[in-house]
Amino acid sequence: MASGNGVMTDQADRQKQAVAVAAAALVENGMVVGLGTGSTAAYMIEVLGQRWAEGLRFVGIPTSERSAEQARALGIELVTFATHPVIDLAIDGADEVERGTLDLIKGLGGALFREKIVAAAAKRFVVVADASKLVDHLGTRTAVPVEVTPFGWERTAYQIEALGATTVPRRDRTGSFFVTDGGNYILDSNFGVMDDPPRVARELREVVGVVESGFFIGRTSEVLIAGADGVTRMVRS
Ligand SMILES: O=C(CO)[C@H](O)[C@H](O)COP(=O)(O)O
Repeated sequence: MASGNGVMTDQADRQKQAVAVAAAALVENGMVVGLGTGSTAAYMIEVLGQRWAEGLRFVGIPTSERSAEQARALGIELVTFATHPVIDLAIDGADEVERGTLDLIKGLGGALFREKIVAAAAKRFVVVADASKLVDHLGTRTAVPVEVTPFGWERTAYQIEALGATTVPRRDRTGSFFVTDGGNYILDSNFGVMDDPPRVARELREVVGVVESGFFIGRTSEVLIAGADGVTRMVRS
């Protein structure tokens, strides 16, 4: 018999799959598509692989080595910003989605820097998430992942703490520092529930040693949220 947690996981997985199908349906022939990272994005890439096998043709720009590997294995053609500096549609997951603004916290999967470059290059940025990610205020469920340079990371952590956070350097399964695709570290920075995330995002940007934060402020075009009643579309006003 499945445990309580197992049931929750199955339900969340079904929701992620439902929203992945809805998002993959937005991709049309000839598009340049940003391919997100994380378990929801992985389902979406899988569906795009099926559509590719059925004859859909587009090019992808991946947000991580992981997503690149998955897409390549499915035969999806990948390109870079060198030839395709503008993305038609980027689809990615999120760790928190703020109901009122559709601002996000991203980066629990460690790909926030590439994800942000891809989102910033996209004419349309669609976020896919299960209902558990919706919050009234950012900081409710998760700390903010902040990508920092390895040199001087302790000083950078000190500066982030001076902004009111507690920081924990992210580790991998072996206990070593987690290293991003860009060769940097991540400080999971807990600011608690925030009244003014844009201000915190701006303050983080000023800290020397910060490469990027997991705040995605004002970037979301729309969110597809999967809940018990199916997929709901929320559009930024
Ligand atoms: O930001 C991310 C990776 O850096 C992911 O999009 C985010 O962590 C959501 O992942 P999942 O779909 O597995 O819940």
